[in-house]
Amino acid sequence: MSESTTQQVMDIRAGLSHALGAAENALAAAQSDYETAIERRERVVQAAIARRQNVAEARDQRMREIDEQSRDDLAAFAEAAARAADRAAPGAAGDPWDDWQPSPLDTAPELRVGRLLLPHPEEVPALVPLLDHGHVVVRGDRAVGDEVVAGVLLRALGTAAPGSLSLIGYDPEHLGGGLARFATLAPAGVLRFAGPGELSALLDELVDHVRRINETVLAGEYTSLRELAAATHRRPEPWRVAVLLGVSELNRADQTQLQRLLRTGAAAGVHLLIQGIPVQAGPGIEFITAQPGDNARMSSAGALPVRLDGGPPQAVVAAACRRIAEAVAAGPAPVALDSLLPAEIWQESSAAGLSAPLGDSPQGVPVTVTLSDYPPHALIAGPSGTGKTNLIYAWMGALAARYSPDELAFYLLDFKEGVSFARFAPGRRDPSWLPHVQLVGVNVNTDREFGLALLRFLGEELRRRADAAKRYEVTNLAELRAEDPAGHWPRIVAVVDEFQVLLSGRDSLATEAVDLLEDLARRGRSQGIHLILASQDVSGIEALWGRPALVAQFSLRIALPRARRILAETNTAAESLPRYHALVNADSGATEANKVVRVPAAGDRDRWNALQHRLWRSRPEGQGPPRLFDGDVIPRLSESPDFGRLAPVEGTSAAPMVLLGETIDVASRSARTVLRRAPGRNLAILGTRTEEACAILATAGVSLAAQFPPDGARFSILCLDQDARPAAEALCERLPDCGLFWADNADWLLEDAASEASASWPADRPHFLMIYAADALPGGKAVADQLRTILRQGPERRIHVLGWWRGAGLLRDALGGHASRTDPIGAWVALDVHGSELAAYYPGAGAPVWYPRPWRALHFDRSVHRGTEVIIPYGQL
Ligand SMILES: Nc1ncnc2c1ncn2[C@@H]1O[C@H](COP(=O)(O)OP(=O)(O)OP(=O)(O)O)[C@@H](O)[C@H]1O
Repeated sequence: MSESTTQQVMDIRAGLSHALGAAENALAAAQSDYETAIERRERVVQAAIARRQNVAEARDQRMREIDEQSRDDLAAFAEAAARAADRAAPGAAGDPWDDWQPSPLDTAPELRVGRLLLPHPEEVPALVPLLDHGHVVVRGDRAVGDEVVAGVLLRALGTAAPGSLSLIGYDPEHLGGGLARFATLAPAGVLRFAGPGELSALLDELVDHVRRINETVLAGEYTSLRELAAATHRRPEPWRVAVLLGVSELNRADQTQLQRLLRTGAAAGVHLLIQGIPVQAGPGIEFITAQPGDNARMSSAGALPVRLDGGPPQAVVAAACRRIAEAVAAGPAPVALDSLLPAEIWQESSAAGLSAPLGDSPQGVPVTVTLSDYPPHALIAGPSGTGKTNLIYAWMGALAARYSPDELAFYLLDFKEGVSFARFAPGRRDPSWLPHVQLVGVNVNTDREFGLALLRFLGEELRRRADAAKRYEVTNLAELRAEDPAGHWPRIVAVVDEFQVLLSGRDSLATEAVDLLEDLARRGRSQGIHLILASQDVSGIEALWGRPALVAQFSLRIALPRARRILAETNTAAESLPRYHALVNADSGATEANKVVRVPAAGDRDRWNALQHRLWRSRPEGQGPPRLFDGDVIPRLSESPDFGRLAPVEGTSAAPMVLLGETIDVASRSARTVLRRAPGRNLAILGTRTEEACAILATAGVSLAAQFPPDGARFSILCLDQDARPAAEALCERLPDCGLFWADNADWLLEDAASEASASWPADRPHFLMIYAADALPGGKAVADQLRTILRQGPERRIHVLGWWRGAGLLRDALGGHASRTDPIGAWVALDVHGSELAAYYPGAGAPVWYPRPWRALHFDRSVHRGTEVIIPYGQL
């Protein structure tokens, strides 16, 4: 083979070998790729399987979570719904019947009718809103529906305050039988029935009522009574629930009226509870489809089934209705005094008058009462127990909170027994007082003189104001205050409860009182002096009726329930006033001016005290307590300001003053008699009452002693009555330089004193001869003559007799008998001695008017008095 062939073969071989090698390599690579691919596929398959498993697990997990979540959500929802339902229907709105009783609530709740059947065991009540929301229509099974109606009614009644809901039943099929279990409400006026033919009239009446509420109560200011109640915390009108049972078809007119009520009633507090009348769905109407078991439905629950509660047991209905009827018959719950108070105290000026609310009108609007130039004065009347005192308290509270003591001053007098005005003065338990009050007179029923004193005082004040007005050339208080801004010119309000006591009797006291009243009423109006006269008694008002000029000034009339003769004759509105209401009339009782007002309770001590303490803490600096005159309290000498001012005077010139008792006066004054060195300056106490005579002598002795240094005066006490002995001894103990004598040594004393009295010069110090039971003087004519000498001549020589004779005639005997002169007795105090017996000791024609009464005495001092004065002996010294 040629080299070239070989070469070629070798090349081919090499080529083949190379190709083979390459092919093998390719095969190996392909093989490897194949294996890799197989492996990858295997992995992918595995991964796919694993993934599918994971997804399935995740899905299962998620499904489980969703299941749990929805179970939790449902539970939470059911719980929340149950809680919300409990809140929406608390107490009597939702309580089960076996434990049910009325529990009035402040706002109208929803009412339970059954339970919602949720796929959850939580008990979720099914509620319907009625009062302040809408209407309820019950359809479906009649018997089950009857129980629903009864349940809704009872829950509505039990959650409303007694009297704030009234029911009207229309039940033509059963003639009220459907509502028979509520029948006990009828006598109290809570439930009334409309007869079978009266549906149209009933619907008309309700529509009319809605219109009236819209016009006069809501008056464009509120859109509903609910809104008004929320804003004012007052509900001026009761809810009216009309229960319309078992009617089939209505005529067109009725249908229209019904539609009106369904649309507009709820805002005006008129609600319908209907069973048996077809009603179209509309806003605010809840439909209950009554079915036994679990098949009932409610429109607000959608497709959710409802299990309705059974109706309330008869015993529960009866007990609740009885309680509500009793509460309604007992009258409305009192309104609190706070409702009359302003947000901030003492912001008003009284320059033009005094205005304050007295309570709310039936429409819930405050009724303001004004005292000013017109009307200037008020008459209040109401039989006992109708709330006259309470009304005065409420009025005073409303005024006192608005006007500061610089703007308003009260003078209060109560002629009734009791202490109704005492709360305004400091007492043992409560040291506060009403800062506006200047004077409180209580238990003055027998002390008419105190009323007269008040009128005299006010008369003086009237003169003072009139003089000031003249000086400033003004005509009324508003102008005076403008001209004299720095002056103190509060308006004065004088309240006299049971004022007729003051005017009763045909004596000079009554005459003077009426004259003063007339003057005050006529001229007080422009000088800011206002009178409020109150009486429970027709005769009280009649006492004024004879004085038309006087009555005409009292143009503000306030009548309490059943008050008579205070309004115009044809005005009988007070006859039908409910309890705790008053009729205010600022036009002398003319019917057109009637305003009915519901008066808050101001009698409650705690509430009153809260106000009084607030005002008291704010009182102007230096404002002292009012003068309290209590006719039942025996005054004490140690508390007498006049006694407190007595001090020893050196020297011989001052004339000593004898205090005798407290005068019945606006200021707390002591009655006094001055024992000057002049004829007749002796004092006689006349009457048989030992205790009072001793009390007066003790007051006299102690007050005299207070004016002398220890040896500045001589006291001799002669006691001729065993019963007076302890008092005489006690007095002697208290007097410096005191000699005590009895019947057996009376002659010594009198002989000695008579010779002193006959001396040519007055003694250098006074000698006070105090004789207890001077009519029992032993010793016959000689001693009697001595006493006469002392009485006649002693005072000029500074010997003064302060003697107690147990009768006016006995004193006359001591003076020398019937025809003797009485001028040695310059001053006297009469106890149980009739006025007629005192004529001899009383200058001028006639005798003083005096009807003795316990622990009161009549004082007369001819050197200073025009007339007598009644005094109250001091008890303890
Ligand atoms: N507006 C009221 N609200 C609540 N309770 C009242 C109201 N008015 C009066 N009362 C209560 O009625 C009772 C009688 O009232 P008050 O004493 O004011 O009558 P009165 O007419 O002054 O009777 P009297 O003349 O016999 O004293 C009191 O217990 C009082 O608390």
